[in-house]
Amino acid sequence: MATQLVPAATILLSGHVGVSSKTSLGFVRSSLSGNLLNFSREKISTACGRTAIRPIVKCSVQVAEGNTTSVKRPYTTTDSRLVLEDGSIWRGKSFGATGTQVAEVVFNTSMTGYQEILTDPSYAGQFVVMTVPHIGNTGINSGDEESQECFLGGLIIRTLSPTTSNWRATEALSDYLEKKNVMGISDIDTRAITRRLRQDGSLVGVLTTDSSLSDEDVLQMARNWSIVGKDLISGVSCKEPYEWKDSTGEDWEFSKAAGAASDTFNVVAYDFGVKHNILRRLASYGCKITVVPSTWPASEVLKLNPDGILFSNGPGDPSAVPYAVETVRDILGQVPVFGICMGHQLLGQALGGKTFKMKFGHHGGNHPVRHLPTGRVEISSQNHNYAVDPATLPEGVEVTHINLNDGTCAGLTFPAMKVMSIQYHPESSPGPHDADPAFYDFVQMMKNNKQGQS
Ligand SMILES: NC(=O)CC[C@H](N)C(=O)O
Repeated sequence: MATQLVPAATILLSGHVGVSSKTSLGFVRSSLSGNLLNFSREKISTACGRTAIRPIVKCSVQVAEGNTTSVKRPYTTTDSRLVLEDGSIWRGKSFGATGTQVAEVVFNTSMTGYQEILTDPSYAGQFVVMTVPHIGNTGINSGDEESQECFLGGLIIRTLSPTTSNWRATEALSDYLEKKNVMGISDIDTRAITRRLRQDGSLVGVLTTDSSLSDEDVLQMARNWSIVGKDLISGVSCKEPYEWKDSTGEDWEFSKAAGAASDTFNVVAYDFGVKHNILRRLASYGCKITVVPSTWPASEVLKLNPDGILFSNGPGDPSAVPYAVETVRDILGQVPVFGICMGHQLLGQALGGKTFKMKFGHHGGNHPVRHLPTGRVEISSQNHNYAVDPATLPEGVEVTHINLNDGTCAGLTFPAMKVMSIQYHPESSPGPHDADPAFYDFVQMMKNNKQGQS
């Protein structure tokens, strides 16, 4: 091992700690400890003349004996490209997997929860631009996964945290993405991309680390691809039915679930790309859950004599999966049903309505939704690019919720058919848990239905 001098300014930038009067000049001598980065604190003068305490980063780099540098020559500051279908090219640094990937680019405004986003199967076919500029600092832990895989196309971020600092973390984000074969690109002007997407709408892009591909080749690849009309559900759904038992932990005990759990309800959950916390919340509300693949026939599901059926969230264009709409239609009216996100869009179609593609969709953790019957406003987590057009719904179907940012339909009910659905995510906890009572409402619908039958 040898000691290496590392420019302090570089360390400070990558450590996301601002400018320190002491260490912005000169070099920091790294130790031989083998730890990548160590923090300490010091007094600094801020731009406005005040004094503040900021952490500073000291860097220790392992360098093998006789090998003075591990940096590849010629030096490059970028080794990955994102090419959008509008012809713009964004150069940055690769992390996670390498290769070439095409997907639709969407932006997510959540301040936290990158791991839940990475493992939400509804992002299949999409690159997620995180608008929060610093990603990776809390690492990865096994408790926050929303599914076992990362189905999204890739992750586009401003800055990748060089350190992982969380007591639950077992792994660094870049190692995890490499293992999951998901590409990431950092050092991208995510604000500029977000503004472009807000103005022009979602765009298809290609992410590549392959320097043998010309910009023109990559651009053509982006222009030849579309997410519209593709069945992405079949790529993420389970292959065989299974029982789900796990429930949420004590951090969710504030909710009505504890009281509702006195009865047991048999629920069949259609897996269109189901997020695990949906299943955990249902289990906490006293449901015994059987998860079935997206293609499981309605007749087989009804043979299980369920008290209720869940139609889960899922990726892609809801109008591209007529087989799933058919299944939902075969079930309508027979048992209480609850649709979440893709499930809501499938229910809307099964009831006779149509879905449409939104300009750039809703992806974030603070979308206000109004429950029209009560006027109650929920702060919700959302992830969708399509919506149900209420004007196309038949009489009897009521819009129960609207998104207050743009007035789009965020929930439906059709009491005669025992249907309820919401376009957003009651299982998420982006801070508030305002939408959790939706599970309670589903349980009440099953309870009332059971009592009506007896
Ligand atoms: N989260 C979801 O279920 C998303 C539904 C659908 N893929 C959409 O983008 O609208």
